[in-house]
Amino acid sequence: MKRLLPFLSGYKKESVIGPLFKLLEATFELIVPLIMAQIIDVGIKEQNIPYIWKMGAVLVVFGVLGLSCSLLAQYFAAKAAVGFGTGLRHALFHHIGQLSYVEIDKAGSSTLVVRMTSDINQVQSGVNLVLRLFLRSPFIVVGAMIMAFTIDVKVAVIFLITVPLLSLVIYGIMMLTIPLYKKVQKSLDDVLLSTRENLAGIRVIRAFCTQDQEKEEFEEKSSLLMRFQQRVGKISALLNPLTYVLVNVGIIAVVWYGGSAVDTGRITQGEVIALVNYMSQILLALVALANLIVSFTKAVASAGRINEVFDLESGIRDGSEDDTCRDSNAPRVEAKDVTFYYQGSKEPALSHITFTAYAGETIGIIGGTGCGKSSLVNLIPRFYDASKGEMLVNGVNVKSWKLNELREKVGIVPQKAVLFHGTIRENMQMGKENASDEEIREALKTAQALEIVETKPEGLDTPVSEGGKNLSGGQKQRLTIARALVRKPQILILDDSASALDFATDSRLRKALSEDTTGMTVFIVSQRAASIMYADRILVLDDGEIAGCGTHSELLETCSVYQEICYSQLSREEVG
Ligand SMILES: Nc1ncnc2c1ncn2[C@@H]1O[C@H](COP(=O)(O)OP(=O)(O)OP(=O)(O)O)[C@@H](O)[C@H]1O
Repeated sequence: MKRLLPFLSGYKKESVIGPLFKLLEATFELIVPLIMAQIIDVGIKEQNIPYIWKMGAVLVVFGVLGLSCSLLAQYFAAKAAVGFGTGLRHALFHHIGQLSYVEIDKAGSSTLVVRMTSDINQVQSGVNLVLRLFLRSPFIVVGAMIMAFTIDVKVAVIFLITVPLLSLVIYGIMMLTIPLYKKVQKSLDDVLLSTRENLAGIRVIRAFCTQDQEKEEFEEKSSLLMRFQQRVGKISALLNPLTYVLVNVGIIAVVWYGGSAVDTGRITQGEVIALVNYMSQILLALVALANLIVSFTKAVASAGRINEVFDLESGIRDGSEDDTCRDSNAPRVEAKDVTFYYQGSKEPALSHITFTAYAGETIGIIGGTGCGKSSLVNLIPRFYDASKGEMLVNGVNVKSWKLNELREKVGIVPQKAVLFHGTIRENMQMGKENASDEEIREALKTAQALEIVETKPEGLDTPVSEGGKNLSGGQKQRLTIARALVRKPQILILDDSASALDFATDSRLRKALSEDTTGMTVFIVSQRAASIMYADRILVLDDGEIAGCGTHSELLETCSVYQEICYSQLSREEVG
């Protein structure tokens, strides 16, 4: 939690003023029993009605002042807590944005969402409660005891016995419940993750008719959460009866001994009532303190989970090279004996890959599923770093490039077409900020996506729903290709991104790409031989290794893997 405190630094004034107002309110609360005592001892005893009215008015003023202080304390504490939460959320979002695929793969995106939302909320409300109650509750307990001692030392001894007993009961219950609260939190996490996954994959779940299985798993997780909550609830439910019994026994003792002291004239009736009030105030303050400690414990657990994310450091360090050090004669992309392992994997996803790709060339990458095609192209924009060997862009190792400069050169169309909530224009402008309508239309035309816009009445302003759910698979793929083309990158990577297109559109797309991308180095990753056979060079991958490299006709003669792929997909005439 200490590590997160800097996020409160912008709210120092609020963090001090909030608790101060709360202390002021508590002071008014501590004075009220004394006024009540005066009303009883002077007003009621002497039948002095004007005095009762006067003191009643003082009580009302104290009430109004107390309420105002409380509201102000609430305002400042909330302002500080919300500001703290917002700052923390921004910092965490920024930090997650800096992480490489390695750390995101390791953490898992679902848990990052839970930490960004529910954990930050938990810490935020912990901060709010601490600012309001951390000083107030002990102040009331100590203040009420001091007030009791100023009234009568002998009767106040009852406080000395009751308060530690009350504290012991509350402490015991907390010790039993805090570990359970941690389990509740963990279990809630599981339920949230399961909900998220189910909602994200609802179409797949329905398509595979696995609703019953998913329902069963969800019910299991949710029942576990219920059991933990019930157990916590049962133990917590003991808090009120036990503490009230203790306080009531204390009150009986105060009334009993106070009564005798009244008889001997040592204290007044009003003072006995004040002592009873102080006893009740102590109880309420201790219960509030217990709730504060429970919330604080939850906040500390959440803070730990947030810090775990802050501790994830991007394994990809920014380089310092920019375009000034570019070697204009070097290949656009070059792999020098590249081997790559995913984290935790013993088998390499890529072994000893070497190839060159020059400006204006189209490189086809083909191979069976899981042979490493996506892994290979992901090394170009440094989504991952090669474990051994070097990947170079314009003659410079990708690790030495400034990341922004490197990624500006690369337009990548991922295997899974991802569009964002907004309009088609906004999605296209992700490729190039402030791209004009003309530039967007040009890119859409090359990507065979202009018809999607032209057939919609709102044109480029056609809304795109979350994840592009209001578009077909093929439409999404063409729009993501257009998005990559808008920025006119030096290197264009199409990672199996035409798989949902019919053959005619696919072939029109390839033709348009070859005409409109002069000077660009284009990588076409595909499992379809027809999609890559006209490429200037084809890399055939087999189990992470290069099984062949050459033109279609060269490979047909020399590479058995390529022959197998071609003859299994194309007729002899098509193979040529
Ligand atoms: N994020 C990851 N973490 C660990 N292993 C991975 C990860 N992504 C892929 N792999 C593994 O690396 C190998 C190569 O995967 P890759 O996605 O590069 O294959 P691919 O040829 O693109 O397959 P496909 O054509 O099915 O998309 C596979 O064995 C896969 O299981």
